[in-house]
Amino acid sequence: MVAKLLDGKKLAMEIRTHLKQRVQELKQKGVTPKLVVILVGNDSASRIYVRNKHRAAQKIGIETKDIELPQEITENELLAYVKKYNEDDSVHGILVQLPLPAQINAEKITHAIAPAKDVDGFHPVNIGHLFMNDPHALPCTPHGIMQFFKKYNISLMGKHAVIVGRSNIVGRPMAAMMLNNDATVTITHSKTKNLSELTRQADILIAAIGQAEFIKKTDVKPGAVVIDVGMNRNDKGKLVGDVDQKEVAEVASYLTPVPGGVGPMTIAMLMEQTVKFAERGVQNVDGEVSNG
Ligand SMILES: Nc1nc(=O)c2c([nH]1)NC[C@@H]1CN(c3ccc(C(=O)N[C@@H](CCC(=O)O)C(=O)O)cc3)C=[N+]21
Repeated sequence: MVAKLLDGKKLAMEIRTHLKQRVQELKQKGVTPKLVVILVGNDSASRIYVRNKHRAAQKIGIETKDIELPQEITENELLAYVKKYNEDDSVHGILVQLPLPAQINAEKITHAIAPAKDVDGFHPVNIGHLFMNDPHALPCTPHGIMQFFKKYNISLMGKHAVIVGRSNIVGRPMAAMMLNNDATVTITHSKTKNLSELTRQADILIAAIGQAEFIKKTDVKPGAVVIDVGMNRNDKGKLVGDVDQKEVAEVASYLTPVPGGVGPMTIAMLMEQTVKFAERGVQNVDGEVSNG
């Protein structure tokens, strides 16, 4: 079998085209969706994400404001920025780029963002709603992965989904979303025994480990759908995933490439959520009942 590649770049572009329409409708009602991105320090990889986000937003008509803060900033100073944009009614979404410098408690910052403006879906209130199958805001990377299943008619019902990685950003919310869509979900992690035995049972395998080319051909059931969430730089500075793409393409039915797979979808979902939050604001102004 040769895997069909799930093209995230193309799907993200399709989604952006739809979003452009929704933004135009909002603008006719006098509302421009606005996203504030806060970046602390000089991490060069982080800067690339910020630039990509900015570019995507511009194409759709979303207004973005980038706040660049020094590496040495204190927790209270950063909290003051979050508070300022929580209270600014022209701002619909706030994103604080992770990771943060060691002197700042990232959890404290995440908790300070108003849940209604939490475009990352990282706030415990939003995570709680997601786990109770009543999502208000969805973490962008797993939400982007769900779009592949929808687009390619990959049903999750009764399927065994195995997730490698238990981070708050990917593994855990991914598990909740797949469970909400009737999959049988196994979460594995660094302490899991006989990992390969479990991954080989997966109808759908999510690799979110953070180690270059960790998942090999022998870890994958023939015909499985394999999602590669990895973003690792190899010795040559090239971007590689958590899946040995060359090998695994020989056994999987579907595979997301790196780059051009999950990454662009993450950004598309960030844009989608910003627009959704802006639309909620308009509903409230109109006095309609908001169910979203
Ligand atoms: N609060 C917060 N929210 C995040 O969503 C968040 C974060 N912090 N910190 C860092 C990670 C990482 N992340 C990426 C998003 C898109 C690409 C992306 O677009 N990648 C492209 C191009 C990559 C390249 O070539 O450099 C691709 O995979 O094709 C990558 C990485 C969001 N993150």
